[in-house]
Amino acid sequence: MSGAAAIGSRSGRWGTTTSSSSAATATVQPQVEYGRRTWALEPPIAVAAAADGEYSPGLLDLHSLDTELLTDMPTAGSYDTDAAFYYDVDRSFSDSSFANPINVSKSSSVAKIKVVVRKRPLNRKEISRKEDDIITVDAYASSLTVHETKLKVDLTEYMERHEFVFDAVLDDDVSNDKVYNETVEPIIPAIFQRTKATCFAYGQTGSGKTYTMQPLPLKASQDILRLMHYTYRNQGFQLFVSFFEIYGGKLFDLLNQKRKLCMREDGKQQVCIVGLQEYRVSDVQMIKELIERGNACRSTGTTGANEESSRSHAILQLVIKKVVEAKEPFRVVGKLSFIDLAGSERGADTTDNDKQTRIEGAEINKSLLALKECIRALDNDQVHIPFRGSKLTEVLRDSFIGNSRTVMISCISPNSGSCEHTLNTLRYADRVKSLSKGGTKKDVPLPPPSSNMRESSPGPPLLNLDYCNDASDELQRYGPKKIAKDDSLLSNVSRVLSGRFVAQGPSSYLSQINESSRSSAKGTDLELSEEGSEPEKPLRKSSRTSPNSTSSIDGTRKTATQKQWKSTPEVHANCLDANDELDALLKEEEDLVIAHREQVEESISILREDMKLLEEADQPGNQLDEYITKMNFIISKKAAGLMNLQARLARFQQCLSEQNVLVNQSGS
Ligand SMILES: Nc1ncnc2c1ncn2[C@@H]1O[C@H](COP(=O)(O)OP(=O)(O)OP(=O)(O)O)[C@@H](O)[C@H]1O
Repeated sequence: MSGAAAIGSRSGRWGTTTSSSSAATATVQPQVEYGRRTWALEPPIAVAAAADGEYSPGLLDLHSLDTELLTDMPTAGSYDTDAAFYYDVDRSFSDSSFANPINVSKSSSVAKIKVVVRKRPLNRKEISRKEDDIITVDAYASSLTVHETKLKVDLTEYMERHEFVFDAVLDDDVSNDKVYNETVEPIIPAIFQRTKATCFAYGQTGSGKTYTMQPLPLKASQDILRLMHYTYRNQGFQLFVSFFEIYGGKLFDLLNQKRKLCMREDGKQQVCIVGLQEYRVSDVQMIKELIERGNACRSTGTTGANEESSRSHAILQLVIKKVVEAKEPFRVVGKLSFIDLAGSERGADTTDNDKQTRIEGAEINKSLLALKECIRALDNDQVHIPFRGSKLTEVLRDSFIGNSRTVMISCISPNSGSCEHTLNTLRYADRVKSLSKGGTKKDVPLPPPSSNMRESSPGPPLLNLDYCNDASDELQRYGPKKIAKDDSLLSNVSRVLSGRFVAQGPSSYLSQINESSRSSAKGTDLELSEEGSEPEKPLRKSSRTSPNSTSSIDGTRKTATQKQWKSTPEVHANCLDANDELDALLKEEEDLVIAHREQVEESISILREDMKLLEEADQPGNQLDEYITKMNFIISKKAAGLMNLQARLARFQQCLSEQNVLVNQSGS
């Protein structure tokens, strides 16, 4: 949904406008009170549930999450061969789509991570603006090409082509049913086999995330209920639904008046969302109503609704549980989470002058980065999954451990005006895919272009870890210790300015500055070598700058943040508290602005010195060597000030690149 259209006016991310099948299940049924509202109950024939009309023990019940204790797995072999006969006579399962039973065995061959790209058609606005469709899809090859128009310095246009290959690429005429078949349907049977699956849509605002995600939960629950009814009949499975959002790092229950939730870990490090309400559901109509209710709640009380929506992640979970032994609570068998990620470009929008907006942007980017890190770890079968990188991944923790499946649907807009965002989205997806074993990364040069077509060059991936290394190098060059060094250089300079210049003569002033530079350089080198991140240099053996020379209050803080920002993204994601990171980022930004202001003031005062020196130079009898020395001194001071500022800027950019998945790439 683009622009400022109110969320309330649409059916929401998890809309209910899908198939006639939902409507077909809406029959006149007995009613029972669910909390504050009434739910229609399905005829008892639908599922084995006898106790509809209650809240589940929910996530407050730690045992309800304990999948490890659940050893008795259902067997797909119990498929009811008479099911086909029942379909048409069963009111709850009268949808014609039910006539195609799910292939249960197919699910075992489903890849752990599947990356699918969906292109939407040009919309009316784009057509009226005569925008080109710059994306060509080769569905058979599961590839697509982005034709990017660029300008040479002489303003002539040329085309750069970027080709990507994914697990599937869906063209703009592909239906939502096909999207479901390609993405979620294959993993449904696995949910009955202790699998935690996650499906999320990623892409810029207006690229079709809502349109794509809308039908999926309903279709999935329809298939789950069908499997419960036929394939796993009488095995005691129950389906539960919960729906919450993560906004600004906090959790809100969308099925309970947006009540604030908190996340806890139990003794087994299972994540529990305390207070989250889960509803036991037995027909698609109930799910539909719950989804509508959640969406309505999500839009309530928001201003600039679309922005709000874009800045929150909504998570709808379908959980299959069963009672293993009588009088025992339900235990989770499998889970399917649908995540509507906040619009990707919002995260990069850190130039907004509103601080809160920037915090949200940082949070979004952090979660996207953390999500990618978890997917990577997951696909590499790593023992340690860095789920603590963000609230989003923490919440999804149990989807990242054990038997899991992830489906990422990257939504892209076809118009030329969205080219940059589209490339960002594709690179993010490409990165996720290429991280997986046997990935199909292929943002590669195409054959030599004809006429004015230029061969594409692979741009930096959105989550280019090499970039982080570059940034780290940058930090080493202009890092905090160097700043501290420059501070000491400045203080030397000011000492010189405050009297010694006259008393000691030009050559000693110069040597002071040079000495100051040398000792500072040694200090920088030593500091870097201590952290093991810089190759050994001859200067390392030199005497170290006194700690006092860099131990200002500011310097201490900078040393701490240096460690923080120099962490690799994974370590960063693992070890640092989210709020601390944001605080540090904001503090870093404030420091940068202060330093910038000071630098401007300093420049003005240096300019005065420059002018005074020029005046002196015009005086008769002026000493040339004195003039040269003073001029050298002034230039050194200017350089020191600029280096100081540049170092701060480099560090801040490093912070941003770690917090922002896209910001540094989008400009490339
Ligand atoms: N594949 C498609 N076919 C036809 N129309 C589409 C398709 N994808 C998206 N649209 C239309 O494009 C518009 C924007 O889509 P949508 O609202 O799903 O974007 P979004 O990515 O969810 O945006 P936001 O992040 O702002 O919510 C809608 O009017 C939607 O109906």
